[in-house]
Amino acid sequence: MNNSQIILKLEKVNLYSSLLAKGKSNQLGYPILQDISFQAILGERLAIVGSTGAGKTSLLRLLNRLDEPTNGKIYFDNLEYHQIPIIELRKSVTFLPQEAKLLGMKVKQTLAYPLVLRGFNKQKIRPILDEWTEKLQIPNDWLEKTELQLSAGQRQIVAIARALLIQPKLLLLDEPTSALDAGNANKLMEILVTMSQDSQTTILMVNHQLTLAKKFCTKLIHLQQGKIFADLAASEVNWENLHESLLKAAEEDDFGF
Ligand SMILES: Nc1ncnc2c1ncn2[C@@H]1O[C@H](COP(=O)(O)OP(=O)(O)OP(=O)(O)O)[C@@H](O)[C@H]1O
Repeated sequence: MNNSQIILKLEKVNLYSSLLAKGKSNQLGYPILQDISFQAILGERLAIVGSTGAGKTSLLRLLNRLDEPTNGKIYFDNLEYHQIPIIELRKSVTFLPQEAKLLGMKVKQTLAYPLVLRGFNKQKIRPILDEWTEKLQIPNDWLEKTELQLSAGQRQIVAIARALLIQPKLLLLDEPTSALDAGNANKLMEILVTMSQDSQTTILMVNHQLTLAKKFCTKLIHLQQGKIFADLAASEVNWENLHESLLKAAEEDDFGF
């Protein structure tokens, strides 16, 4: 594949709230995302930042087709999303939500599950599980546990491992470090950078922690009230100004309380 191949492209995408009410109303509700256009090339790492309610999760949900845009177009690997059977799209695009569930399975089974779905046999699954449990330093004694026996941070590490081990073409991560300590969060950033370089995975990560976003990204998308406020190469970002701008937006969201 050509290194500068565009893997993801959004053209004037809008999302209105009525769409989320499962067609109960034909009227447009309030805008959640407006006029969103950007693209990502193979192996690129995009940090999506913005204050609370800016539309970051809504954007990731559209990219995994959990919601449909009200209008505008999304292309994956040059095909319009609607042309791709959802089952095919899900093989290439993995979404890790903020609070991932381990489906009531033991850790061992939850890690193997996406590989079983892809038709891998036990012999093929074993070395992949060994590789990723080692990379994410998942101890053997977690493997027999269920999610109820894990802490929030441990659960997040397992959910991350499950998303990474299939090495999707496009990986969508919604605040993957929210329950991790600083050491694990930094380690994850290193793993993501290596993974995108080695296997050309394109990664979009929502993260409120700018120090982590800075370590991770090659490109930054700053959302503000559902619109793209900035779309910049990482080298062009003034991280101090960005920090100030996000603080100011958060203060304005306090409604004076
Ligand atoms: N199912 C829904 N129905 C209607 N409105 C929604 C729905 N989900 C989100 N919204 C609205 O869309 C806007 C964007 O929400 P979203 O969760 O995408 O923000 P976010 O940037 O991810 O915020 P946070 O940083 O708090 O996670 C908010 O105003 C929210 O109230």
